This record gives sequence, C-alpha cells and structure tokens, in this order.
Amino acid sequence: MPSLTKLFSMEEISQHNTKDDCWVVIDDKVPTISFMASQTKWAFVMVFCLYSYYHEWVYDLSSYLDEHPGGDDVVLAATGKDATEDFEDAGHSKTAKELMQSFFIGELDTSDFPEPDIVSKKPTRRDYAQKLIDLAKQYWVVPTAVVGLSVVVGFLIFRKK
Ligand code: HEM
Repeated sequence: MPSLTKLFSMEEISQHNTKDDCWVVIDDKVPTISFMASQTKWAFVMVFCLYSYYHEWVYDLSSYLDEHPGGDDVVLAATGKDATEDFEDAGHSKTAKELMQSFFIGELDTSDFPEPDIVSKKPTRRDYAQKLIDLAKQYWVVPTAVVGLSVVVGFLIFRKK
C-alpha cells in the first residue's frame, strides 16, 4: 500500500513506551479541512476516508502525557499495540480528536504483516476419511454397543439350539 507519510514498524513504535518518550498507534484521523470550499472538501474527505481505511496513524504523545486528562498510565498501557479500541472506549470528544492531530508523526508500516489465510481449500477425499475417523472416535460407544449386543444375542441363540 503506497504511503504519503513517514512509516514506522510496530517493533520501532513499541520501543517508545516511557513517560518521556511515548508513541501510540490509533486508527482515527480527522484532517483539518475547514479552509477548503465545500465540494473540494467532500471530494477530499472521500479520498481521505479510502486512504485512511488502509492506514493506522502514529502519534508521539511524549509532550502531552502530563496534561492528558485521562492520566499517563492508560496511554502508557496502550503503547506497542493498536490503541484504537482503548482510545474509542474512552469516548474522546471532537476537541480531543482535533488536538491529537498536533501529535501526528507518521503511520504504521504494515508491509511486513503476515497475509491473512483467506484462500478457501476444497475438501479432499483424505479430509472426508479423517472426518469419518473423527466421528467414529467421538461416537465409538454406539458401534461398540451394537457389536456387543449382536455377540450376546448370537451366543444365546446358539446355546438354545
Ligand atoms: C492520541 C492523543 C490523545 C489525546 C489528544 C487525548 C485527549 C484527551 C482529552 C482532551 C480528554 C478529556 C475528555 C475529552 O475531551 O474527550 C481525554 C480523556 C481520556 N483519555 Fe485521552 N487522549 C489521547 C489518547 C488517549 C489514549 C491512547 C487513551 C487510552 C489508551 C486515552 C484514554 C483516555 C481516558 C481513559 C480518558 C478519561 C475519560 C473520562 O474521564 O471519561 N487517551 N483524553
């Protein structure tokens, strides 16, 4: 995915995890676009939404930690991972979201993330055989009871003759 800003790996970001040096990754960016004309603004918003769908943003909160109304511990606990959920759960105001833009430093480099395994695999004969074995293992009591009962009945009939 092409990028317009500086890229940081999660490994690098996770090293900035102290009170004096604190970076977080949040998938939420509201660009300051109030200076644009209405139509241009919406076109920009649409392109930006598409772009931001594939990107996660990195914020350097080192200078803000002491002032953060939610405290520094919650933010420090959210370093080295995607903090979007924690950020959203805190119910940040529009003002907070605007303020966070002043701490923006770049975006998360996702190029070395493993590809999700979405290739659908057609079941083979081996898979069906394995399924049958698994079922037999799971329900072994029924066939065992049938065989046992047949042996007993057969034995009784044989003895009568
Ligand atoms: C990214 C930059 C951030 C900025 C600029 C920011 C700013 C603020 C502001 C202004 C408030 C006061 C309430 C409001 O106006 O919404 C607040 C509260 C809070 N923030 Fe943040 N915050 C940031 C990141 C985070 C992160 C990453 C977390 C958690 C992992 C977090 C957790 C909280 C919590 C728990 C509160 C208290 C909410 C409450 O009192 O109900 N914040 N933040």
